[in-house]
Amino acid sequence: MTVAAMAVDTAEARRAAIIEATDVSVVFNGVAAVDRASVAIHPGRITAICGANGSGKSTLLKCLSGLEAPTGGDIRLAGQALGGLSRRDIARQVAVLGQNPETPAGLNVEELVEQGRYPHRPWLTRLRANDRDAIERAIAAVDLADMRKRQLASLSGGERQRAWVAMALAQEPQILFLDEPTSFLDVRHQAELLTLLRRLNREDRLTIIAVLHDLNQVIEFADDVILMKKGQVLSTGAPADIFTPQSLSHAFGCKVDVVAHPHTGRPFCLIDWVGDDRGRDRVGDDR
Ligand SMILES: Nc1ncnc2c1ncn2[C@@H]1O[C@H](COP(=O)(O)OP(=O)(O)OP(=O)(O)O)[C@@H](O)[C@H]1O
Repeated sequence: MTVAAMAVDTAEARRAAIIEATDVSVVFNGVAAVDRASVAIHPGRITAICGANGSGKSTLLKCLSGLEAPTGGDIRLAGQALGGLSRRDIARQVAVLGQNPETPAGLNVEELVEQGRYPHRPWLTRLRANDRDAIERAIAAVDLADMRKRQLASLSGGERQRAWVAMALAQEPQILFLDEPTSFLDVRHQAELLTLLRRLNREDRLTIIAVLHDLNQVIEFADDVILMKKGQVLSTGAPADIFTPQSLSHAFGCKVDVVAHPHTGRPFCLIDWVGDDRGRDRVGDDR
């Protein structure tokens, strides 16, 4: 590709981005948790943020969603400087489901989901018809209608996670951020949650950005990946392009193989157990 063509592509990519971060840094006590990260989030796509513990994923997610002000760099939401927008303006476009949200005492499912309407309602006013519609759609989307009067504290981890997702959906965001949404869920509930999120993405064009640890989930779930190490963005692109044995071994500091999945043909990551060769012996062993 010529230099001129690359410049056009970059300009087009920037125009298309719903969030564009340029040279974003966050420094805590003199150490960069995020180090000059530049990423573009495209509307209607699912982006996964991956990397080792402490690589800066949550901090980058907080910056992109407006929860954390970066110490340097520029972030634009639909072309507007994120730092110049009020919290309410941001919340009309962006919902965030953080890591292990604290369960508010004494609320039932419906009352939690109602909280999602706050950016759209004047302070201390009653719910209007459009609020009620949004709440009903959100509860139905996560299939919690039967549990709407249940206290949050009485729900299982998976049910409670769905209630949080419903609260985020009641916000009617264009962009949904999730930080490790599948942690604490069993495999079935992980699959159900990711299937729900993908349906919302495909049917409603909800833009999703999620921190995920499971590389094979990322391959199945995400359109794009941001791979991080020590606060820096190592690479961005489609999982099949970004996830190579070299890039993953470098990012995580352990040996990662990428093979073709026997059923889907898509890439499948195999992690070598550190200091243990049983994993390798079993690969391809069909005794
Ligand atoms: N408020 C803070 N004050 C000081 N240091 C912080 C703060 N928040 C994060 N850090 C540090 O910044 C680095 C990146 O943290 P971050 O939580 O973004 O990583 P992560 O990739 O999400 O990690 P994990 O996978 O363990 O959740 C870590 O070294 C962390 O200790």
